[in-house]
Amino acid sequence: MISNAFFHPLAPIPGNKLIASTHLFEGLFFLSGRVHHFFPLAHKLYGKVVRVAPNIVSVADKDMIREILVTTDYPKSAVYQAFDYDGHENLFSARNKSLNKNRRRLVAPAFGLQYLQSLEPLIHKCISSLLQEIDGILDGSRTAKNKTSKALPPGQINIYSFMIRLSLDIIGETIFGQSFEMVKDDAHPVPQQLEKTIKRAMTQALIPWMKYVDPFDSSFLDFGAACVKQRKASGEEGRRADLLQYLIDAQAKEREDSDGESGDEREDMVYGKLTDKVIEVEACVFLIGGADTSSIIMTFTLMFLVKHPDKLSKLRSELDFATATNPYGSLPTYEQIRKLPYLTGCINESMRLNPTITLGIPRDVDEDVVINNYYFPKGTTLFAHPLQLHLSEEYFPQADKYIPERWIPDESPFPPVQDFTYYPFSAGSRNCIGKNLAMMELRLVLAALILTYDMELVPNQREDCVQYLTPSLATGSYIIKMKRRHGAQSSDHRSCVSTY
Ligand code: HEM
Repeated sequence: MISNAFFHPLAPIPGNKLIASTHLFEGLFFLSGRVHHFFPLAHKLYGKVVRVAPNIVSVADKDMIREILVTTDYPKSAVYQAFDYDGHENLFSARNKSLNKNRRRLVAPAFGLQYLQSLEPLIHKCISSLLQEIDGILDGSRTAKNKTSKALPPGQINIYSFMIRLSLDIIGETIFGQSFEMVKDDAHPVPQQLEKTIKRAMTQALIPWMKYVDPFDSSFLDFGAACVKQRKASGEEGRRADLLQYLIDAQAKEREDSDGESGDEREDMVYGKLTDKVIEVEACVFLIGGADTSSIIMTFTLMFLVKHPDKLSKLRSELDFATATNPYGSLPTYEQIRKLPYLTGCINESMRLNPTITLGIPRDVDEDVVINNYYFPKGTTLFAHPLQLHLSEEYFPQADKYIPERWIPDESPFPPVQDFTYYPFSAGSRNCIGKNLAMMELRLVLAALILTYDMELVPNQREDCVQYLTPSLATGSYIIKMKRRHGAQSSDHRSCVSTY
């Protein structure tokens, strides 16, 4: 410990010598689920570059973050190994840059705006089901399914529980071609397996020998495998416009062009071939990447809006205007709301104040380097910490305030937001591949809820988060008072503009 604290090549970097001399504190902070409190405190005390463990440095400097994530684009840290499935690197976990590049090249078109359009009816279907459930609870014809929701007074809805269940259903529909029916029943086993898988991976990322205590459990992957098998077996009749179909079609094309697999699984993976295993694993990775992230951002945005009724009412006016010609009771189409500036501003501002990346984004230094006069030997892990930029007065005046107008040049009281100060979806070659799908989901869900219900704050609720991979509300609950808007018809009569 003394050697780590005083004689290590990273010893000159500011930080608490005791904390920096061992992995113990970092491990404890992570396992407590409260590590997101530790990093801001460390930066407040020691500045923009802080050593937090023997070989780990947290970086909150704008130019250095750009260098780490975008310019040099350092490889993902070895901690991502914990997210390999069954020994397979995947889109999210790959440290091997060429594997990731090949894999992204194959799946990227599935996240392009054109293909995403075909997913809109599937998202609408899930939203309709959500509105039906909320209506049912509000009019007393349905009982709340989640246990924290059951004891609520009339007119109050646990919106966090609904957002978690809705985003699982949306991922189920858009990736696997089947909703988990979590909004309706809250009973499917896969979401629980998913939670277990993420917790196991996070523990093993910190304590690698835990893999011997809590070995790989394939139940989560078995679901993906069954979906692929079932879809292939159902042939032309089973075709659906979803991401699984996209991957299966891409595989068929690859095989047709006689550019298919060699038969050697490892070799096929390195060259980015779409084997069945790859399809199964990547579909499950999308579930990990897309469920908890979208649900917490939707919840945070609604939380900000009910706390700022003036902003909520401004957003509603924008949405009412954009959808004024819709048939009575129909859901907004993506085309109608995609470019609405205030809706985008409300979401951006929510992800600025409460992004999912509060743990930092870890990258490994693969050769000795000097960045901004700091020397980092090969093997250093740099945690890029964009949250510190998001909350900095230097880049975001009145940084602690929810001001969606700052994202609209004509309305902003501040200078334009600078490039490389805002990273809700990370940046560089490993940015979020699901960004377009996420933004589509966020816009469609928030617009539907705001157009359909009056919402009001229920004061004095706990809002603290625990964070393993992504943040979640510690109580599993956020309650909002909701009432059907005057004139908005019941969802039983609701029809979608697009058909499904
Ligand atoms: C609001 C919702 C979302 C947010 C805030 C978000 C944020 C992020 C961030 C910050 C990263 C970088 C993580 C890192 O480097 O450790 C990332 C990566 C990733 N995201 Fe998302 N994400 C969202 C939704 C989605 C969706 C809907 C999907 C897929 C269906 C998805 C799939 C992925 C994948 C596969 C990666 C890894 C990409 C790579 O390393 O090449 N995400 N996301």
